[in-house]
Amino acid sequence: MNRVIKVEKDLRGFMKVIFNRPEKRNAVNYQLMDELESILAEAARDDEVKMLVLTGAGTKAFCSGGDLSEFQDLYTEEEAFTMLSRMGEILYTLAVFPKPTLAYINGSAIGGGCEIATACDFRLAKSGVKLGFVQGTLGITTGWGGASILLEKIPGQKALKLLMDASIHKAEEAQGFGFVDEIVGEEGWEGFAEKLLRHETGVLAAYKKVLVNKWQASGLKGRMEAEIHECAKLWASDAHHAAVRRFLSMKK
Ligand SMILES: CC[C@H](C(=O)O)C(=O)SCCNC(=O)CCNC(=O)[C@H](O)C(C)(C)COP(=O)(O)OP(=O)(O)OC[C@H]1O[C@@H](n2cnc3c(N)ncnc32)[C@H](O)[C@@H]1OP(=O)(O)O
Repeated sequence: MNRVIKVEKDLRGFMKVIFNRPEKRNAVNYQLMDELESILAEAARDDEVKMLVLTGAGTKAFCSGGDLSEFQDLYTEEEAFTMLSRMGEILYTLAVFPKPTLAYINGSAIGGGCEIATACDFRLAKSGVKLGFVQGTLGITTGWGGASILLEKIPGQKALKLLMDASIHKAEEAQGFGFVDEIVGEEGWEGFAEKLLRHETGVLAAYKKVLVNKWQASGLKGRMEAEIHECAKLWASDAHHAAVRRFLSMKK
């Protein structure tokens, strides 16, 4: 089976993790979850990797969130929770990854795609790309724990606005919310990365540990699990199933 994530190790110390389903705007399916989980485990153990850079294949999308065609068959709260909690575990692993992580948002980051970007330590975006926690338009909420992480990273008022209005913003606007750290060109993220990569892994890892310790003390994982349960309840609603049907019928 073809892999859906490409991995590129660079001698400068970063590992690029490239979601490689451009024909589906790099949507997350079960295979991508499995591959991302094992990549994170291997990269954490690899002393040659000082930083992860997550990005999308192609020029159109970083990640368009959950694969609506693959997940449309999930109907009940229990069925939804099984998938949502699986990706929620992986999102937490990404958030607490023991070395710096950077999302280079090369294209649209929609729904769970924004949750994945949120779980990274830094978010650099190409000018004009579209970002949006659109889950509300589908009758659900963030399903992988991304709202709990977002509330750790930007002011609560800004986070609630992004989540509750569920609209799509350009990268420049998202920067105003504090969600995007820098607007960069094609490889502009490398300059940002190189400022960190010049330091020892031990320094970078020690600072990340300070942040992870804070999240462990404040029960971030438990808050993500509660968030996922809320999404699973909404997943079973008629409003959600109708919204997914509308999306999939538009594409026929
Ligand atoms: C599972 C829950 C999860 C969470 O919140 O935790 C979620 O993420 S819910 C899902 C949220 N995501 C969406 O609603 C995004 C839906 N997609 C779009 O809005 C657009 O496709 C966009 C903005 C990402 C890109 O628009 P663009 O015009 O560039 O492309 P197309 O819309 O023409 O799409 C091309 C092609 O990709 C397929 N596609 C795109 N997104 C998804 C997706 N999330 N799941 C499955 N398939 C997706 C789309 O159907 C087209 O396929 P084609 O066969 O060519 O018709």
